[in-house]
Amino acid sequence: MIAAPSFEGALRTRRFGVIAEVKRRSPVRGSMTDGEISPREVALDYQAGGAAAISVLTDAPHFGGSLDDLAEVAQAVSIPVLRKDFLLSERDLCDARIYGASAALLIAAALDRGDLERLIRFSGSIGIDILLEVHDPEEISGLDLVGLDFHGALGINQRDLLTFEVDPDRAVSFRSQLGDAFPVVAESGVKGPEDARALAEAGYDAILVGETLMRAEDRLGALKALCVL
Ligand SMILES: O=P(O)(O)OC[C@@H](O)[C@@H](O)c1c[nH]c2ccccc12
Repeated sequence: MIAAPSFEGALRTRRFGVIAEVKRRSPVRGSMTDGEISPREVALDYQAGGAAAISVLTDAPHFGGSLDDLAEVAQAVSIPVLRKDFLLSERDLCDARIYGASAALLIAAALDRGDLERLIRFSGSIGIDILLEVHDPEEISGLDLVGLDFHGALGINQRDLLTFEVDPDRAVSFRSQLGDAFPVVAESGVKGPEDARALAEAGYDAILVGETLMRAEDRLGALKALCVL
């Protein structure tokens, strides 16, 4: 298999990065675009616009994505690609790697502690980084990431995955609880440069942005405007 570019490395080498998301639709917000999109073309715009990495939703039922979307994007770009989905098993992580992802999402609240620890250890053995997502940092309190040989980043999702509500101040207020051992990513609800600047100032290494970029008429320009540092 071709070596994938490092997701954690890409976030560590920049002062502030944008992880731009290929998102066809979402359960509450519906379709992001009028017609069908070409994941490859969207991804090439993201790369040209200076994205640190690209996130691809592969969940079909809620987001209309697929592993084929992931492969198409991973083959088209040279920056790291994240598989964004509700991943629960070793098999899911292997598929991410096989289809070209450098990193895969694990949602702390969706896994019990034993499963989470096992999947983190497994990710190291197949050389895929993890974006470990929390809604509240409490969800990972006491988790020994260094002991698990964790590679990747910690993400705080400002959207509550049960109610779908976005709390736009959540990432800023929880920043200090995420520590400084790993890159930290603020996810969801970033609407423009002002939000990006507030998150950069709060000490985030990156933001993960879907809807704002997908709906922008000029995706490349919208992305450049978010690269605030
Ligand atoms: O479109 P937004 O508001 O910029 O959000 C992107 C991303 O954070 C969101 O798609 C997301 C964050 N965590 C998730 C977990 C599953 C599915 C989707 C997500």
